[in-house]
Amino acid sequence: MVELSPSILSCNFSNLQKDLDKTTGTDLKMIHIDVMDGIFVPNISFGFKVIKDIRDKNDYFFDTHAMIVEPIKYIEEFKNSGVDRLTIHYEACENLDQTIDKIKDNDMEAGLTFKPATDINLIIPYLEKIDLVLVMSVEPGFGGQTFMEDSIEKIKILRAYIDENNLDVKIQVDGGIKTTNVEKVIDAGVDEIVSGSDVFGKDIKEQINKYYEIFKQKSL
Ligand SMILES: O=C(CO)[C@H](O)[C@H](O)COP(=O)(O)O
Ligand SMILES: [Fe+2]
Repeated sequence: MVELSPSILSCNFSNLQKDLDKTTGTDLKMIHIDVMDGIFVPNISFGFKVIKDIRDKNDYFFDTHAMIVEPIKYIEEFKNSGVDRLTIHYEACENLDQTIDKIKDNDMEAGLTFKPATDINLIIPYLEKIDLVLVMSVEPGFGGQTFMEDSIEKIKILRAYIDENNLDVKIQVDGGIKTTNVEKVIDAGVDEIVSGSDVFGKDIKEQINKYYEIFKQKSL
């Protein structure tokens, strides 16, 4: 079944744990943690201290999306903060193979993502060595943007390649997903859905339950 990874970027940071507490009693298994450095993307979110502090209070799988230049420099810190999977940007790494290897050496799952304008054919060769490929369906940097329709085709290409080659790689989509458009990305073949403003910007528990209702219907 498809899983939801709600982005805490849309939480109220003055009440972060209060927002996370509202997810209890749902089917949720992971949360999406967007780290931005103000250089790779034109926005700054939060860093290791925040991740560490919520790690102490939440058992969720920490699905972390690093929108930072040269994440290789910070891999140990992500690990020490309690990150379970580190997804890095193709465009942000001078040596991508080395960066992926270092994530795995630090006992985290490795995810790879790419900006909407990046040619998907540049990503395909790395599918053999990663655990997750993330299709960005908005320009990275901000929550609350509109879903880019051409992401559907990218998901379909990745789904076909992964299935044809029997690869053990999950497909995630991030940006502009709502309960009203989630079905089409599921139909295209995603395994995980990131949603920020449509979860933490609304009635949190109700929205998570709505997503899981849709996922269950789709898996019948
Ligand atoms: O990576 C991101 C932005 O760069 C966020 O994960 C994403 O935008 C989620 O927010 P929303 O669902 O509101 O689009
Ligand atoms: Fe993200």
